[in-house]
Amino acid sequence: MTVEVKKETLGFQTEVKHLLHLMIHSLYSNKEIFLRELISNGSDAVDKLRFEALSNDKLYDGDSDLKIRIAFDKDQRTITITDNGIGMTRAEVQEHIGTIAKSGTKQFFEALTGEQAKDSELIGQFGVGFYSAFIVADKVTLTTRKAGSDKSEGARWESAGEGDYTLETVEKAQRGTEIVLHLKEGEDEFLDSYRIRSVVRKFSDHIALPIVMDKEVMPSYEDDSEENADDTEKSDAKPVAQIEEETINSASALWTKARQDISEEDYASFYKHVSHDYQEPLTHVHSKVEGTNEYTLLLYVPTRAPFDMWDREAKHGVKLYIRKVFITDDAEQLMPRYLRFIKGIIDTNSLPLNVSREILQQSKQISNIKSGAVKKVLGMLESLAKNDPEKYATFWSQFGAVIKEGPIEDHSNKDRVSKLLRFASTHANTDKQEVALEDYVGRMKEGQEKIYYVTGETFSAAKNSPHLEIFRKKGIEVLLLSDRIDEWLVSHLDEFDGKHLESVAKGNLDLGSLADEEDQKNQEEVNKDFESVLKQIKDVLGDKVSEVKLSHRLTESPACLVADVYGMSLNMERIMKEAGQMMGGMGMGKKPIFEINPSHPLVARMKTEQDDSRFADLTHILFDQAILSEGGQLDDPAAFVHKLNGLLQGLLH
Ligand SMILES: Nc1ncnc2c1ncn2[C@@H]1O[C@H](COP(=O)(O)OP(=O)(O)OP(=O)(O)O)[C@@H](O)[C@H]1O
Repeated sequence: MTVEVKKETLGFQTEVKHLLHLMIHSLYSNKEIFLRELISNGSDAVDKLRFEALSNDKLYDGDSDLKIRIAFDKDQRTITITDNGIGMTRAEVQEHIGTIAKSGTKQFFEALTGEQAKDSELIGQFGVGFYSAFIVADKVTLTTRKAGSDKSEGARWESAGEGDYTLETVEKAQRGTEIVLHLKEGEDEFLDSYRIRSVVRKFSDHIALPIVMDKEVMPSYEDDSEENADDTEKSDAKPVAQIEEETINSASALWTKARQDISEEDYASFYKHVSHDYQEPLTHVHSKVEGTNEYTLLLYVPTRAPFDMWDREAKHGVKLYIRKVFITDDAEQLMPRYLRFIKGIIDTNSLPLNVSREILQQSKQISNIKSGAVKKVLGMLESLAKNDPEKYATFWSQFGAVIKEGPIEDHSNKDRVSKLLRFASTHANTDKQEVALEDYVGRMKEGQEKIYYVTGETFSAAKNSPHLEIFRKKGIEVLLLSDRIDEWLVSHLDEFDGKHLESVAKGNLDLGSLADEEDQKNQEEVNKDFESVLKQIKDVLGDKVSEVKLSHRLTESPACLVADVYGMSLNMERIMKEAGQMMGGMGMGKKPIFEINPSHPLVARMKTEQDDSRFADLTHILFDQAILSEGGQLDDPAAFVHKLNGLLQGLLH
């Protein structure tokens, strides 16, 4: 292997330049966070080393006293943050520091508005990481060496945070990473031991790793004078200050303390440390479980959804510790996907420290811990919903669409998750998702046996669906579903509290005892009346539809399309089609049923229409309208416009 010694100058990825610029300008009032970010990175690096060393303790190379050191130099105007963690190779430096390889980056840049206040919030949500050094520094020098590599294989990265950085191979005696911040003009407040200590305490007090600073201590006079009682020469000499290392944080793992000894601030600052989030958490659960499986968990719900929530590659937010030693943050099996936004730690005593990743994957204990942890999280969400509906609404607006994956993914907790769901409905008729299924059931009409819903591509498509007409007329509440996941959700959630969930746009509408007897009698007569019209319409539409029927659900619109009761809803077909899972047209599902409203004047007019071609035009127009009013797209919009205009022109004569 050739070691690249030459110093090279490399350009930042465009996104990095952009991020740096934004950060320097928008985080100015919060500049002390650079310390938290760099300490968090150092602590992660130490965690990684500790884990690797479990199977290869040579990596410690005689130094297992893991810590982060902070020092400052008033003359040079520098702050130095050093860790003896895992370190990086030259290639890793180039990969991690100089590019943003994070998931969610694209979404982040798309979300930026150019408005400072909003963007600074977004930056916080995205996570500022290493680059936050440039909030206070106009030059940053990072020197690092990977644990286990040779002294000659250190790498030095240096940049002024503008367009480029340099990278060279250097000698480095100790493994780990040293970051020197050359402070900008006017940032001298950080060249102060008291200031640094107070920031560290504020942000990083309860991380399990010691953060040390040097302290000057005066030698004690008494000891001196006794020992050197006869030595008159020495007793006159001025005492020389000695340097002692002092740990400036509590360095106790927060989760091991009793709940009553932990303040809300402590919880919040620990959250920011584990999650690398910038905002306060929404809520948390801290619990110690005893028994055959012993573990402690401290889990949080963030206030805002991360940018990578929909990214399959996204990092998992729950870190696994075994007896306070970090093992992995890649333990997919610790939280199900529908709770992937949960951040925090689970620390167990029930597994051996030298457990391998493969064993973890199959471990029964881990799956028991997971199911216990999921119950705790559900409990936390239940009590949030009960005790703080406003916060729960915030939670739902951020994570509701993910929670809706719950009943699909997690059968054993289906009932509990179902109670956490919130929907929009015709009750408030707004797009706010705030109706719990329990609320819906509580408002059900006498004689109502089912929970009705309609799905649509957008909220307004759902809200304005013609299928709702009879329900609005009778004052029956219908859930308005327009999130992508809703179609899958309702296909897995067929009942709640013993009540069947039923689409208002599928199959034969059965209103049960809600239907008026008189209506039913009338319908039979009307049916006879329209028999030949129905047949004629079917002839015109051919195999575009499976059947033409008189509608019981329309009161205002002339016609609508209804999916087969066992088939996919038309909205679902559209979603599948977009996702490329269907070959052309409505190929996969059954053809829809075309329902017409006999009390609509246009439909009534068809009964007397003598001109076959006008009848056909009218039929096609009603059919296309029905597609449009569902939010669908016409195969041949020009033909629709042409036919419609033909009829409209009739009005001119
Ligand atoms: N002190 C360090 N020791 C070893 N590796 C480090 C250190 N600091 C940063 N890194 C590496 O650089 C990467 C990028 O760091 P950065 O702080 O920008 O983002 P991050 O920590 O991954 O994400 P976040 O925004 O959540 O902090 C880290 O993931 C890590 O691999």
